[in-house]
Amino acid sequence: MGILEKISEIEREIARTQKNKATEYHLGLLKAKLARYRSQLLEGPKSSSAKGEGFDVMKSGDARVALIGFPSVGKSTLLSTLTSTTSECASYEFTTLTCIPGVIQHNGANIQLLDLPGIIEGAAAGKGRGRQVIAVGRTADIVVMMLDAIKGDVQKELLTKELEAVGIRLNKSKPRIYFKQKKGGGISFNATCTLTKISEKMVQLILHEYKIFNADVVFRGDYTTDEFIDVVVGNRKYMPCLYVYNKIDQISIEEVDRIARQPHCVVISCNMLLNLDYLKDMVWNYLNLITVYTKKPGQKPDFDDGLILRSNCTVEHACHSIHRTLVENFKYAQLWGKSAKYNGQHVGLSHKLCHEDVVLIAKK
Ligand SMILES: Nc1nc2c(ncn2[C@@H]2O[C@H](COP(=O)(O)OP(=O)(O)OP(=O)(O)O)[C@@H](O)[C@H]2O)c(=O)[nH]1
Ligand SMILES: [K+]
Ligand SMILES: [Mg+2]
Repeated sequence: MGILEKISEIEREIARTQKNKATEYHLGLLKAKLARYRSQLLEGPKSSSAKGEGFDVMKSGDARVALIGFPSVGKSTLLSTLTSTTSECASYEFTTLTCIPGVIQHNGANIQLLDLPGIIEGAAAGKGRGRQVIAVGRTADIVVMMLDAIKGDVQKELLTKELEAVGIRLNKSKPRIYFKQKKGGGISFNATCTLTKISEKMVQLILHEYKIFNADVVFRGDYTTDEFIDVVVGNRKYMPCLYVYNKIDQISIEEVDRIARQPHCVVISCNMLLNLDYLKDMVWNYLNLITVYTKKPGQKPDFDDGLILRSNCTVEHACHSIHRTLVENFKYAQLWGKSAKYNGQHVGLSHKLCHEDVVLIAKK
């Protein structure tokens, strides 16, 4: 039996197994098996399908956004609208067959937007160009999952499942579970809080399924079996995702309102140019970007050409992005803006910067 068949057999068994106390361990074990086969499938021989022609696009700019969605939801229309690149748009499915990069200019940043072929159910298992699309998706800083507003929420659920199947976790953070394999000593298990979703026995069962008999495990939160499996398997990719519902010109205002209230959702219409500025702002926020302006002594800040940095970055990061040797000659920095206690505050390299701060770097 091939891995794909094994996977679908386990999926069927999970689907028909009732969820209750008696089946808890059986289900946990099935999930661990499923995760193991899936990672085997992904690690399998990197055939021609893993990397496709036209999918190796150079990273450029300050950040990268991947457009992922079913065929004909309007991905290419969005790229052609937000950037100066034209990607063919048409009413038939699979118009786009490769990866088409464009650049969104926003708040002084160059954000690379990748238009990709539509993906379909079964993409994770190799249907269509799914594997290539997902491989490119992994290289992005955020995913924009484009959805057809006319089709309701089904597309979102199906696509999330496809991405989950290849280890991509959307809008989730890495579970705070310490896990370290050892040479001997058995399995030591601890938790810093009460666990309601998993037991020590389940943890052991899962580890045995992975042939791990010696390890330290510490739960620092009330996590589920699936989350523990993620930690054991490793190589999960945790990515921010914006769900963008396009074609709202085709649905009622009540439906638009309902969708817009859901978390991480943005409603747009490419054809009617509705809400596209808000979309760009949301992309900027999800990318965690900030602009920091520089200033020379006795001069006005340079508001035309800001530094594009990540939130939580320090003065040291800012120095690096100005010049690679600047840190060696750094004496102190002077600050204006939100992160300064008072205007013109003197700070060191470890000071954390905020969006729209102005910084003057004094050299030795
Ligand atoms: N009503 C409406 N139609 C739209 C909108 N945006 C795009 N479309 C139409 O949707 C169809 C598909 O658009 P594309 O941009 O080719 O979609 P795609 O997601 O790139 O499709 P594939 O490359 O085939 O996966 C075209 O006929 C567009 O004109 C919109 O905001 N409203
Ligand atoms: K299309
Ligand atoms: Mg397209």
